[in-house]
Amino acid sequence: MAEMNFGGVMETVVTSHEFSLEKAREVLKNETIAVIGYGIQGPGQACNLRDNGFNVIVGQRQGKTYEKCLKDGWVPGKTLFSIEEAAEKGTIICMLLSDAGQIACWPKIKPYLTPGKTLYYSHGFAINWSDRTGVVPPKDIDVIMVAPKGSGTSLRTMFCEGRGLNCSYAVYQDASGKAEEKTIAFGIGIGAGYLFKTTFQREATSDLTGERGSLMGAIEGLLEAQYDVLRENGHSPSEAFNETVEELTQSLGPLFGAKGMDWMYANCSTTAQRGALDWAPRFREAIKPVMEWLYYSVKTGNEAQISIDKNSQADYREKLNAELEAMRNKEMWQAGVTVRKLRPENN
Ligand SMILES: NC(=O)c1ccc[n+]([C@@H]2O[C@H](COP(=O)([O-])OP(=O)(O)OC[C@H]3O[C@@H](n4cnc5c(N)ncnc54)[C@H](O)[C@@H]3O)[C@@H](O)[C@H]2O)c1
Ligand SMILES: CC(C)(O)[C@@H](O)C(=O)O
Ligand SMILES: [Mg+2]
Ligand SMILES: [Mg+2]
Repeated sequence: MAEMNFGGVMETVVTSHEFSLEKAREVLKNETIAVIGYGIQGPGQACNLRDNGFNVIVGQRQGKTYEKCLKDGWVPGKTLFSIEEAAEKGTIICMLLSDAGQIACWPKIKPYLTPGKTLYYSHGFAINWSDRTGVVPPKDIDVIMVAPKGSGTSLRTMFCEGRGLNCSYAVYQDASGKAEEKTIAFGIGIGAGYLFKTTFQREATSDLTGERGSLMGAIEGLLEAQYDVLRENGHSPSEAFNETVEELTQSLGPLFGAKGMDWMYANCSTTAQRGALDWAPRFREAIKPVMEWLYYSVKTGNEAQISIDKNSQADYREKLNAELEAMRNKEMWQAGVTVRKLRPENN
């Protein structure tokens, strides 16, 4: 554990300097890690753990995703099983089904959660909203979480590039007395950048806020609003897209990602700095009430319930895909397809 100063607030975090991969392997050497579900997080975590030398099996129902398991080198009967078989063989049962799928599959998994086993999550959802999900684990098992702060796709690509994705971690039940050590070992095993401590409640509420807010929902809304205003005022798609998205992802985003917001500002004109400094508080003021509304909707369980209701429907995937297709087909994002083609590295 390392004590670090985060903008004046001291926090305890874990990196592979304090907790090496060798130690993680030692802690989990007798465990069979059963990754249940092979959507987005499943492949990232399962492949990273396998490459790091852990004993991993996958549980996935038949269908398109099962084919992906085969392509990734999981072997039927050896390292690839049905959900029930994997839950039976595993000692750490990793619930990496979709959050709605976890509710549907809970009756299948629960009988295999025998004393001494560990139930692992990458989200606080199932446990924090147990009144809505019906997930109440037996008392004599460990219940732990490592929640990657990014897509499972990035977890894998960053691992392959020798980098790491930050993760939060939490222990909900410690029946073995060793749950925290196991959790940290798991986080190091999946290739965390650094690990920070949370609770299932705080992870669930911050995660749903972040993805509906600045990470996905708010950013999409902001970008589309600006693009629309530029187009309504006679600017071409090229100009509107470059001024809204391309410059952000290709030039300015990487600058503030690398050295902070003030560094990005310092590398723009004084004209830009003056105007952006004036407009930032106006945006903050306009957006803060929506953020407060969002946080309230998350905290009260409203957002979780919407997700449960919608994503438990038989055709949830088709419906989500139809909405993504509508997004893809908007002029703005189609303009992006052409802009990306024109990047010198792509043509
Ligand atoms: N997607 C991410 O990058 C990400 C990031 C951090 C945390 N998480 C969390 O990780 C967990 C897994 O998320 P995901 O996005 O990888 O899931 P996902 O939506 O990609 O689904 C994962 C798997 O669930 C299976 N599934 C869904 N419903 C099922 C059902 N009724 N019966 C059997 N299988 C079913 C699908 O076939 C798929 O293999 C969730 O708790 C999520 O909140 C995800
Ligand atoms: C990748 C995200 C948005 O951080 C995750 O929370 C998810 O639900 O996919
Ligand atoms: Mg999430
Ligand atoms: Mg998230």
